[in-house]
Amino acid sequence: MSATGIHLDAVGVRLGDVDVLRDVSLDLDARTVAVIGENGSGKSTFARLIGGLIARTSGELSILGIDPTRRAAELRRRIAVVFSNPDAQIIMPTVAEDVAFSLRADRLRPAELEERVATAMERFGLTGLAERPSHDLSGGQKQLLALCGAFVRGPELVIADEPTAYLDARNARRVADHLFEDVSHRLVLVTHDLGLAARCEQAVLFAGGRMVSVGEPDAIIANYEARLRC
Ligand SMILES: Nc1ncnc2c1ncn2[C@@H]1O[C@H](COP(=O)(O)OP(=O)(O)OP(=O)(O)O)[C@@H](O)[C@H]1O
Repeated sequence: MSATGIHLDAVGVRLGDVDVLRDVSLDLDARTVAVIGENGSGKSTFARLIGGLIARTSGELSILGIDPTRRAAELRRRIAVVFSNPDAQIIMPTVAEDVAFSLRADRLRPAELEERVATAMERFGLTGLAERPSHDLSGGQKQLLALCGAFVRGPELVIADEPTAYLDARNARRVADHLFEDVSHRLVLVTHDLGLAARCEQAVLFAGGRMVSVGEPDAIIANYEARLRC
């Protein structure tokens, strides 16, 4: 298995008494990958699985050459996972403190920490909100804060589950451009926005907890749209 991509071999995930993912075999080696499918098809579960947040029940799995169940701490250092519910990811009382919290493991000098935080906040349009209580932000502002906290660490792989769900058109464009134009990271993007999916280099379609097709986004999107018409 390659040490750079995402590889699954006959992976299953059972949560409670439900087989949420079944027999998923996949090789995702493109820099940007879209994950699409109907509500309840297993996309978020797949995102949580490759983000090391839930364990597989069966099969083999490798993310950037790492088995998440064996080297979870290393995986957490190298990847960032961003969800559509930003509340779960906001921890510190103010915006600036929350962004800085993401860098706690790096033990930076105060001046460097301040600069990294300021640069990241500027990139996500949060500069004017630095001292605001994080939990008083709007849904969209919280989403930007969660993204900022994810990116400030410089992850090798970003797993983003509907990252533009709460954003207005301008911020959605800003975030999408950031996800696609910053080539320093790989991206796995779970999305119902087929326009965003089309911007990826590879796409994977889930249905009923199974991976049904993987390949060029245009072909995978056409397959999905044909299924939706049935
Ligand atoms: N903890 C759990 N226990 C039992 N079933 C679960 C659990 N988490 C998810 N499921 C079920 O697994 C299925 C897939 O859920 P998942 O959230 O992965 O879908 P999704 O494709 O991301 O959906 P959506 O587009 O609506 O966000 C759903 O039927 C869901 O009810």
